[in-house]
Order: sequence, then structure tokens, then C-alpha cells
Amino acid sequence: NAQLSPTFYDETCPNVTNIIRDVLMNASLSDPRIGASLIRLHFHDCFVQGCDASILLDDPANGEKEALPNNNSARGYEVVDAMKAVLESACPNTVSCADILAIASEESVCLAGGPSWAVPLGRRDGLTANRTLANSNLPGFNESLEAIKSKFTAVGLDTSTDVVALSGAHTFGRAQCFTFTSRLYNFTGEGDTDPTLNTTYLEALSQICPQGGNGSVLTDLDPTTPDAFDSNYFTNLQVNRGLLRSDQQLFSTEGADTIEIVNRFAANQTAFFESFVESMIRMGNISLLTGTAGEIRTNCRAVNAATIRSYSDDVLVSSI
Ligand code: HEM
Ligand SMILES: [Ca+2]
Ligand SMILES: [Ca+2]
Repeated sequence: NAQLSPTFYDETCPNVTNIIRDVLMNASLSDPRIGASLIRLHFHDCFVQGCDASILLDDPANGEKEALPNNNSARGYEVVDAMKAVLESACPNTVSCADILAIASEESVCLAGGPSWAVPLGRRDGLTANRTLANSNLPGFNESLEAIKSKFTAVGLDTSTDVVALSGAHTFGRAQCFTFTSRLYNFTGEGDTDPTLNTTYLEALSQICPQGGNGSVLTDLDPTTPDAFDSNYFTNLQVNRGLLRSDQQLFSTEGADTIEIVNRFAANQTAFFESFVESMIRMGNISLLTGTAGEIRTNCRAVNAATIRSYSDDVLVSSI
């Protein structure tokens, strides 16, 4: 892995962060959730072939947008397009779509009251998407802590601090009813409820998501401060107010090494912020394309035409 650097665009596109922040702030006026959606795109990008903007490619056959964890769920693509459009006029062919997602994540966290940090930059955009990998690599809302940990290990992250700190991103944003209704109505297949769900919270969630109702209705991942990036996600877990099974498990799995980390972050927001930044930087480093690998896309939704041409030339040459 060649090294990324926070100063990568200092000469070639010095305003890159300001440009991204401007588009983000404008978008969040009408869509307070957009920052959460953008950091999720970065996460879902990095866990599939690394942080190469593969998730942004429109590809009816292999596109990741239609993979189960993303379909009708991942969002914010138009805002990424808007960021890319301004960047292409300010500094053409310079800023990768993968770096846009990394910067937008940091700016989103910061805008919501979380930490700010110098984002390592210099990623390049990949030439392919991989739906199969998106279906297999991304953690699921009903998966066991063990299964989620092994998906973090698979991409080179650790199973305790990275899992807990990065799950803290659920301090903002929304989830659809279908991602947690089994906890309300059919936890073990016998019409029961999840014993690790606070009963008052369960009551409230049942109002929002009645049994047999519309599974795409949205609710807050953090019921206490839904749009603020803070440590309430962790204090919620301590009183059984984690929305997803995958959230509550961090605190409620007997004997798990994640419990003491939840307690530490609940007690000390600064400790959470510091770990979160470190883990975000680690996640942003997953199997990178740098140097001359990949390309700088001009449109985040498609591989550059010139790259496709030189590809098919290669194929022609090698077939002669
Ligand atoms: C640990 C395993 C994880 C699981 C099982 C998980 C699962 C989910 C699910 C099911 C949703 C709701 C999707 C929907 O209803 O359409 C969601 C939303 C979200 N996730 Fe995660 N997630 C995990 C980790 C992460 C990480 C590591 C990040 C970022 C660093 C993240 C950031 C978010 C954000 C911000 C939202 C709200 C997005 C929005 O409002 O558009 N999640 N996640
Ligand atoms: Ca990717
Ligand atoms: Ca919050």
C-alpha cells in the first residue's frame, strides 16, 4: 500500500475540502440525514474491494448499488455527483471519487458536531464493481457479533476497537423498520421480543413499525440525539436502546470484549472521538489503489471512456 497523504491535493486542488463542505452544507439544509448517508457510502465502498469508489459505478450486471445491503437503502449518490461536478470545473481530472467519499465522511461527522481530522488522500478509482462481494462482505443487521467481527477481520480491521468505534456512526442517520422488526415481533421465530430491547423503547418502535406494516418506514438510529454526532449511541446501548440487533449485541453479548469499550466510550466522548478518527483512517486505508493504478473518474458513475478504449485495445492487441 502506497501511503496516502492529507496534503495530496495541496498543489492540484487546494479547495477540495471547502468545495465538498459547501455542497454538503447546501444539501443538508433540505436533507438533514445526508451526512449520515455519505459516511455509510464510504463504509460500504471500503469493505468491498477497498476504498475505490466501486459502490458509485452504475452497472446493471455487477453494480454494488443493487446488492442486498445497498438496494433501496444506500443513498446520497446525487450529492456525490454534485460534489464531483464542482470539483471537475475547479480542478479537472484531479480528485478521485474515492477521496470525495472520504472527505465527505469527515465533513459530515464534523458538521454534526463530531471530531474533525486531516483525511489521508490520494486514492484512485477502480475500474470494476463487484455485487457478489458486496453481498458477502458487508455486515448484516441480524448477524451475530462473531459474524460481524469476522467481516471486519476479513478487511484487516480489528474485532474490538474498530467494530465498536465505527458502529458509533449509528449515532446519526435512519434505519427502515424491516431492519429491526424481528426484534419486536418474532425474535426466535415464536412471536417473541428481543429480551435485550428496553420495553419502553420497544413500545415506541412498535408504534412506528406496526406488525405487518410498511417495512420501509424510517426511524432514528439514535433515539436520543438523532442528528448529532456524539457518544449517546453508547449510553443508549447501556440502557438497551440500541436499534439494530448488531448494535445492542456490542453491549449485551455475554462475556464479549466489546462491552468494556462501549462503557469507556459512554463515559468519555473524547475517547470515542479519538478512537473513531483512528478507525476511520484505518477503514479508509483498506486495499487502496494509488500511484497509477486505477484512474481518476470524471463521472463517479462510470469508468472513463478513454480507459474503456485502451482496455479494448489491449484485448484486441492480445487477440491478434
Ligand atoms: C457493524 C456492522 C454494521 C451493521 C450491521 C450496519 C447496518 C446498518 C443498517 C441495517 C442500517 C439501516 C439501513 C436501512 O434501513 O436502509 C445502517 C445505517 C447506517 N449505517 Fe450502519 N451498519 C454497520 C456499521 C456501520 C459503520 C462501520 C458505519 C460507518 C462508519 C455505519 C454507518 C451507518 C449510517 C451513518 C447509517 C444511517 C444512514 C442513513 O441515514 O442514510 N454503519 N447500518
Ligand atoms: Ca469499493
Ligand atoms: Ca447522536
